Amino acid sequence: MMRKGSDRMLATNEEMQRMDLRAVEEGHVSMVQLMKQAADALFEALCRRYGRKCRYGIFCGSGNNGGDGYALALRMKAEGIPFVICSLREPRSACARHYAQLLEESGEKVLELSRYAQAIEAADVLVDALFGTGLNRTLSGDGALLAAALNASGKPIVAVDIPSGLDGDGTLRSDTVVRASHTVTFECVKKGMLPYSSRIFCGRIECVPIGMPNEVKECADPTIVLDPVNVRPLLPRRRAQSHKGSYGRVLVIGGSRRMSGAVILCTRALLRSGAGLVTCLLPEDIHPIVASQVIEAMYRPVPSDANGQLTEGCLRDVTWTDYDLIVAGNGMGRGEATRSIIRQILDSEVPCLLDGDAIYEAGVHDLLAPVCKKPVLLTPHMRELSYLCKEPVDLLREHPQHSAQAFVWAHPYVTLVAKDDITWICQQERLALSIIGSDALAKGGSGDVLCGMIAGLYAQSKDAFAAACAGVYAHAYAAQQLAAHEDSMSVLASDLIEQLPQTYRSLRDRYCGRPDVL
Ligand SMILES: NC(=O)C1=CN([C@@H]2O[C@H](COP(=O)(O)OP(=O)(O)OC[C@H]3O[C@@H](n4cnc5c(N)ncnc54)[C@H](O)[C@@H]3O)[C@@H](O)[C@H]2O)[C@@H](O)CC1
Ligand SMILES: [K+]
Repeated sequence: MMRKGSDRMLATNEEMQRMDLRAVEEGHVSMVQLMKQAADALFEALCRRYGRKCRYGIFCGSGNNGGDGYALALRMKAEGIPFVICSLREPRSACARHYAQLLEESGEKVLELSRYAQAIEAADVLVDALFGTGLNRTLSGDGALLAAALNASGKPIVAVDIPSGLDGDGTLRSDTVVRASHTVTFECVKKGMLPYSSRIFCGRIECVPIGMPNEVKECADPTIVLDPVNVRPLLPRRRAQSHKGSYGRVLVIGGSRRMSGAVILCTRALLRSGAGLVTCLLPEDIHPIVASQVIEAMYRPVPSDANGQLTEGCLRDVTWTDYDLIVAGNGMGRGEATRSIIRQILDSEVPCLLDGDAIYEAGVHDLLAPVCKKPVLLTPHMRELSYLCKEPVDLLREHPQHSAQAFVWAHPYVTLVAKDDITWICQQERLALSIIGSDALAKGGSGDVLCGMIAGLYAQSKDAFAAACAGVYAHAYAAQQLAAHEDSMSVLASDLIEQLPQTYRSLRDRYCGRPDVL
């Protein structure tokens, strides 16, 4: 199956080159114009992230990646943004020569390689436009020397299209690779960036459209790369003629004396994500704490064991048909009672979402049968995925999508969300990827918020894949919105929940062809 059209996609070097060629040959756009569009998109991304006041150091190779650097310098000059530019060697490609010449005609001096140290010293942010998808051998000589000098500077590095030394297909691996803090990649995410051992060189990956005509966009990889445009239709619609029963009745089963916050975060995110009616079944000793924090939910406090955890018999009085979705695992604690509770939930006919300790028990004790009549959503991080797939975390992290896909083929009723700095959403025939994770999310509690968000969206749409994709994307989008205004280190899981009204609003209504933060 080929992916075509307007979505962001995963592409190989060859596919990118073919798109370029077709765009030009079929008369949609000239190569010079496409490079200008790429440089403009890069310019916008840099201004969003680093502003217009810092001094940029642009380092250009001889091919079209270098050409992007010269075209960027021209735009910066026109906008009055300070920069210094240095070339690895004379531009060789026609487009790179074109923009290098325009820059020279504008009176700008391009520093020769021998003055690279001066250029690095003079800049606040370094732009790596040395090699892109045309890299066809490992970095050596001057290229490797300059890459190492950029790395040694300790300054933020923005890689243009792909960090120099990485290969878009993931087959070549240079000894020296530019270690970027941020990679602005054009039109499609390059497949070679995704394995963990590669993306540590990319930093934050941002994929920007550069106006490649849809007619020529074609990739073999079926993965949907989530973006504001394809996520928007996945958000549930609210109807004028509706009531709380129209948007799903959800039962949250979780919490323990040690972890009362998890169930608070999950339940608040659930309500903020549109669920109509939410009931929490939780140990009675944490009931007052949780109820004081979430006044909109209903409660079923039940006796707990000596550790303040739920007991095996806690579901005795539950009438399953009262609910459209069961959410379980947040702050529940592990052990035999949890295992029995998860078994009972899986045996019921109600769709369920398992998170945290529920995934641990389901994975380690093989509670998920090959066949099941209802949808089950699982939201494991890499360690939890290793309990499900029985593979070591290090191995999984490199290509989690392969193991996640094998798991859903063996469990066709499962929608699996494999969480890391990039997150894969898998169903048997569908695969989506979110590349917009944020380090603001690397904090206890953010997974409980995600779980609540996906549950809230599912309660309304009853579409597990749509809910998982929209939830994952909106969660990271909220983090990015927060991190755009404050230090990402300080973002709390509960801040994400407060951000959700604005996040859903910008994803649903305000997006008019240009994202506000990405
Ligand atoms: N849609 C697209 O794909 C677009 C691509 N553009 C840019 O064009 C780039 C690809 O440009 P090119 O194909 O010219 O390739 P590059 O600019 O990546 O480099 C190619 C040049 O470097 C040489 N080279 C390759 N590996 C080397 C090594 N290890 N040591 C020394 N020299 C080496 C090649 O012989 C060639 O001369 C993309 O990454 C992107 O930045 C944009 O300008 C426009 C749109
Ligand atoms: K580069």
